[in-house]
Amino acid sequence: MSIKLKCLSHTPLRGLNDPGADVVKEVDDVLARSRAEVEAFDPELIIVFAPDHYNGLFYDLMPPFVIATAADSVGDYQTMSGPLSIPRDTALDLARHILDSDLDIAISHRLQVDHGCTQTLEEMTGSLTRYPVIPIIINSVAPPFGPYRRVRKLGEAVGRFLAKLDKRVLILGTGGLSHEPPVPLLNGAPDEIANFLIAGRNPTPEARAARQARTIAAGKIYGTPESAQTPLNAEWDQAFMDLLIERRLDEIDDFKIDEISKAAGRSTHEIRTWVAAFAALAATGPYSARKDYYRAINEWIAGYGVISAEQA
Ligand SMILES: O=C(O)CCc1cccc(O)c1O
Ligand SMILES: [Fe+2]
Repeated sequence: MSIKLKCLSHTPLRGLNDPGADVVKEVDDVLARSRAEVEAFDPELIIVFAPDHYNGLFYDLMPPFVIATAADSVGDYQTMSGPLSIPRDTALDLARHILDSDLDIAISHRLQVDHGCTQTLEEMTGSLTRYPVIPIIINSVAPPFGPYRRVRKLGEAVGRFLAKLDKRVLILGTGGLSHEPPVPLLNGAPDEIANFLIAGRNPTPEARAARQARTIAAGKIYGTPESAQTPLNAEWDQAFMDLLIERRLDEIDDFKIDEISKAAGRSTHEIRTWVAAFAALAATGPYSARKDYYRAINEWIAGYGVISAEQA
C-alpha cells in the first residue's frame, strides 16, 4: 500500500476570468508540478472526494454522501464531458465497507458529475479516463449539512479500506477554500429558481450559458463593495491549511457550519472534501503534508490553495 494525497481548490473561472498573467503563471506552474508528481506516482486507483453544484444532485433527493460505480461528466464551464473510468467492483466493495462501518452512503450506478469533480481530475491527470477513479460526492453546497465530524468519519472509513488494498492510491479533495460564488439558496427562492434547485437536471445549453455568464459577472466584482457575496478570508484559509499540515484533525469535530459560512462564505464548505481526504490518509497511519500554494484570487472567486501529503 502506498498512498498520496492532493487537495486543491477548483474554480471554473480559471481561463474565463483570469487574474494577472503573473498569478496565472504561478498557478499553472503549481498545477504542472503536481501533475508531474501524479504521473511519477502512477496511481492504480484515485479516490476523488468532490462536491456537486446542482448539476448531478438536486433537492428532489439530496444525499449527504454518494459513491458512484459509474459516472458521466456534464461538461459544465470548460470541463470535459463524458464517462469516467470507475472500477465498478472496487466501488461496490468500498460502498459495502462504508455501510459496514455504520455510515450511510447513497450509491449511484449512473451519476452525473460537474466541474467540482472533474476540474481537479483533469488538472491532475490530463483526462477523465487516464486512471481508475472512484468519485465520492460530499454535499457541500446544498444545505442543510451534517456535522463535520461525520465527514471525518466517512474519510476514516475510506482510509481503512484503502489500507487493505495493497495498491498505489491517490486521494484527491477538490473545492474551497473560502469563497461564495452566486449559487442560489432554496430557502426563500422564487418558483423558477426553486424548481431548478429541486429538479434542474440536464439544463438547456442556453440555461448553462446563462449560469456561466452569471458566475463570470460575479467574478468581475467579487471582493469589491459592489458584490453582495461574502468575500474571501485568507486568514481563515491559512488557519485551516495549518490545521491539516499540523495533523490537528480532531479539532475539525468542533467546526460550526454557520460560523464558517459567515466568516468565509457559504461555499467554503467544499473543504468537507479536504476533511474527508485527510481523514482517509490519517486512518492509514502517520502522514506528512506540505502547502504547495495559497493565494486569495478574487477574479476566480477562490481562496485558492494546494496541499500535498503522503504517508510518513
Ligand atoms: O456554477 C456554480 O455553481 C459555482 C461555480 C464556482 C465558482 C467559483 C468557485 C467554485 O468553487 C465554483 O464551484
Ligand atoms: Fe465549487
